[in-house]
Amino acid sequence: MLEIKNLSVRYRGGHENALSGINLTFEKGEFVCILGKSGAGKSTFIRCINGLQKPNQGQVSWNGESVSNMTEKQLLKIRREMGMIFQHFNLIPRLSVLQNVLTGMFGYRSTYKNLIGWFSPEEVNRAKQVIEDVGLTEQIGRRVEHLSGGQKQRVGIARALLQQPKLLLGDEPVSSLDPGTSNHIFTLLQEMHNRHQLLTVINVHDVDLARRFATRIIALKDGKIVFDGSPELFNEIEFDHTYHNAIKNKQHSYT
Ligand SMILES: Nc1ncnc2c1ncn2[C@@H]1O[C@H](COP(=O)(O)OP(=O)(O)OP(=O)(O)O)[C@@H](O)[C@H]1O
Repeated sequence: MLEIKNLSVRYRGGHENALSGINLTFEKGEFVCILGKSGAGKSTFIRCINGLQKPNQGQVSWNGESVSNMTEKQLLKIRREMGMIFQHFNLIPRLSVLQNVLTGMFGYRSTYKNLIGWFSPEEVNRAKQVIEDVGLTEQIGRRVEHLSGGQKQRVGIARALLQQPKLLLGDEPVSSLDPGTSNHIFTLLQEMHNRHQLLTVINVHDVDLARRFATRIIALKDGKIVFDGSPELFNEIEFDHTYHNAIKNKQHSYT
């Protein structure tokens, strides 16, 4: 359903490619964690999937449609199917939990309705349901600026779920959170992933989280794939190869 063919990105002024010749196919039901050192290309990869970044070469296809060649209008439509959660939550601090979650409906509504902030009772009820799903019913009327980091990320997840996405993307969604809270957020993501039968693709720095929750790990190094496989196979040798230069003469056939 998500196909990436020969994807390469070089930023203007960059001397190296941020991504080089990436070929991957993802299916519904996969919970994919992307690993790699800082600067390996993880964010660029996620941004290419939802069309925020145009590749220099190659393309991303979502259910047979080429995201990389879409106009802004087409992208707005296809992004309804792609929920996104962010490292710094991207919430509106002075608005309540409910109001922030309702912004997840914006891609489905007219600009006018969004401007006046009117939501139908059905939309509000659906928002209340996803807020309950992420365990925030008691906080529903609170301004998000008064919530903890973990609670804010739950709001981010609820907002993404309100879109009824088929693909859930995460760009370092737990990097600002402590280990215990990160674990809770990943448990929630896994629950939502299973309940809604999603394809989930998340960048993460914490290798242990990836090993515990992912059904598939992809490791990037210098914009290239250096590992693609099940978490059990991501052993110390793969770890060293991804994060250090300790392993020499290792043959890889992923690129
Ligand atoms: N807007 C930009 N303009 C120029 N170069 C960029 C831009 N964004 C990223 N890069 C470069 O592209 C490469 C990949 O960056 P990217 O942010 O995708 O890596 P990352 O693995 O997500 O890193 P991190 O874990 O630190 O977020 C890096 O060398 C980075 O400096």
